[in-house]
Amino acid sequence: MTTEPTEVPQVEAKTFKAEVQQVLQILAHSLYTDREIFLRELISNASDTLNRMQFEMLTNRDVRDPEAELAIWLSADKDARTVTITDAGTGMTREELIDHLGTIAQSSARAFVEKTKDASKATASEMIGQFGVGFYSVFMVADKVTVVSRSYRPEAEAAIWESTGDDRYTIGSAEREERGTSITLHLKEDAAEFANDWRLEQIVKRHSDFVAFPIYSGDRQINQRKALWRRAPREVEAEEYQNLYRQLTFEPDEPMLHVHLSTDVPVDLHSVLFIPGKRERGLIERRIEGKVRLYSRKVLILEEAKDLLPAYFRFIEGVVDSEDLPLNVSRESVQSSPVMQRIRKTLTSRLHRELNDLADKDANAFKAFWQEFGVFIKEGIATDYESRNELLKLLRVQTTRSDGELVTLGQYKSRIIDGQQEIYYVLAASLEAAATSPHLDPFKARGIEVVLLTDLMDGFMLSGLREYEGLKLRNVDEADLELPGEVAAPEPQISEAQFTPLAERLAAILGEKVKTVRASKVLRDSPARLVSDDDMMGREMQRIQQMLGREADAAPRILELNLSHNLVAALAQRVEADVNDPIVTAAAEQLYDNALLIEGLHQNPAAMVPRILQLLEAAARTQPDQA
Ligand SMILES: Nc1ncnc2c1ncn2[C@@H]1O[C@H](COP(=O)(O)OP(=O)(O)OP(=O)(O)O)[C@@H](O)[C@H]1O
Repeated sequence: MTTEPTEVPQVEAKTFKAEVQQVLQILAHSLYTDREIFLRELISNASDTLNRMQFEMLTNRDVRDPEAELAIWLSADKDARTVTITDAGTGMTREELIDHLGTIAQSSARAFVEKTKDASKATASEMIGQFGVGFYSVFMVADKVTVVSRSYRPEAEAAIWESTGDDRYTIGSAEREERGTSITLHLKEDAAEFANDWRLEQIVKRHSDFVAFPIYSGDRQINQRKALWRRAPREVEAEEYQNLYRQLTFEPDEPMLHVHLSTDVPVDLHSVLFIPGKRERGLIERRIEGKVRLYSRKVLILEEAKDLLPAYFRFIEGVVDSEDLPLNVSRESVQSSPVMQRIRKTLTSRLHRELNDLADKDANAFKAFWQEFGVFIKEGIATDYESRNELLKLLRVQTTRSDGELVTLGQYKSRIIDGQQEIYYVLAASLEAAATSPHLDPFKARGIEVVLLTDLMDGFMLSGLREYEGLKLRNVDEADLELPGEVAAPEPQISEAQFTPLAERLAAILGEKVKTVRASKVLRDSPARLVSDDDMMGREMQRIQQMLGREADAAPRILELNLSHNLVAALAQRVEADVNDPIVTAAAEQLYDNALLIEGLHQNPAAMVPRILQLLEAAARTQPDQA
């Protein structure tokens, strides 16, 4: 009987632990999106082992190849359809290969398997980052993997580990002189694209560009290496920030502002954040999670990290890197991780401070910021209770006295009149419309400043902003405002007795649209206004609905008429002469529509045209001397 010659070096077959088998099964057969991240995982492992090697050599020079460059080498062979990644790290002995590549933490494996059961659509990048099954991700793209390694310990022998990703692997002795590890992936047919140097470089640029050790393709280094955000801010040139901004955003323009933060306490946190030059279109409406990349130990964890910043800062771009985050930080666990909370707090308050500094030091630059991103600050005022005071310092508004400039509520407060205890605002369709609002009559007469709010977001902001430094915010259209300061009431042109039939007639014409018609105590220059005695909150939400063009029936309001106004007096005379006078009907409807127009709530202005024509015709018929 002939015996097969024993393989040299001697090879031993082993079976993976059950939990590894399950994970492999899933990786090899279920994950098809984002497969390129296998390279990120291998580079991350290589970078870890290089870190360990570097550390070891601080105290121990009795290692294999003490002069070897601490680096990573990639090579692709198109014809053989292989990719090899080599590092000069600690390497692994035969036993270490068995320990590290033959097992997997049971809890991780179980969680991974559970997760894939109900998340068939989850991307590989989400799944793998999450459960620390890094190395095994090679089986997404390879049907055979060969690991040849030699430990840094001088007496250790080289070893080879090999698996086809089913339930077994082999382990044996190998020929290898240098310290470190080479992992060769024999790619599946449908993963042939990865056997391409250019493709590998592209993946490195995307996921591992800032790994601290050089990554070579041939003899060319393909990663940036020194993460800019880990350098001291004073050492970084303005141009380097711009380059980073361009690399992150693909925007050709310069950012408006960058914030570089690099600390070790209370969390290890290195971050460069950018305020873009312009607001991306549609960003207000889109509920994107955020545009900040999250690195842990210089390895990209999430491209669009959620919860690193409050939602209203979703226009901020940049990078956050922390040694304190575990590499397997996941979308779900990010939010709850205490480190994450601390990072978020540090970043948020730093941004508030930078923006307040900008406002103090460079009014023009802040104005430009406000024009692009003020709307997000308003959203923040509505939604971030904790930061409201900080955000309120950033709030800028126009007022009846600001002459087109932007002022703070602090400036408003410094100009309030004697006895004034509230901040008054008018909600209008535009600044021009606000200026013609009849609600402003009593304020003009008393010299009280009124804040002009014309953004859709303003209504939303008010839902969270009821008070500023002890001053309540009040809508000028409230029915029974008690205003400070005395002014003489204008002389009425008609008596109570003349007014009553007019009021009754207008109430009949407008029907359900109005609650009542009454004489105004405050109007001076305008003939009429609509006031409300409803709950303010409800009205503002309703206003938002209406401005968005949604069906939201306006709650009936009170129509107030100015008895000292020529138009009201003339209408009273017409009612006296003929209760059904068509001019009165048209005028009543037009007065009501005017109020909606000014507030930006009119749903169909074109429908007014026939009525306006009717009124014009009537006016044209009157002789000039009668007018
Ligand atoms: N290139 C390498 N050199 C030395 N040891 C390695 C190398 N690659 C992997 N290892 C060892 O194998 C272990 C398992 O690697 P794997 O990627 O599966 O998980 P991990 O790195 O521990 O976790 P994670 O994937 O979350 O980073 C590592 O902890 C390390 O000890």
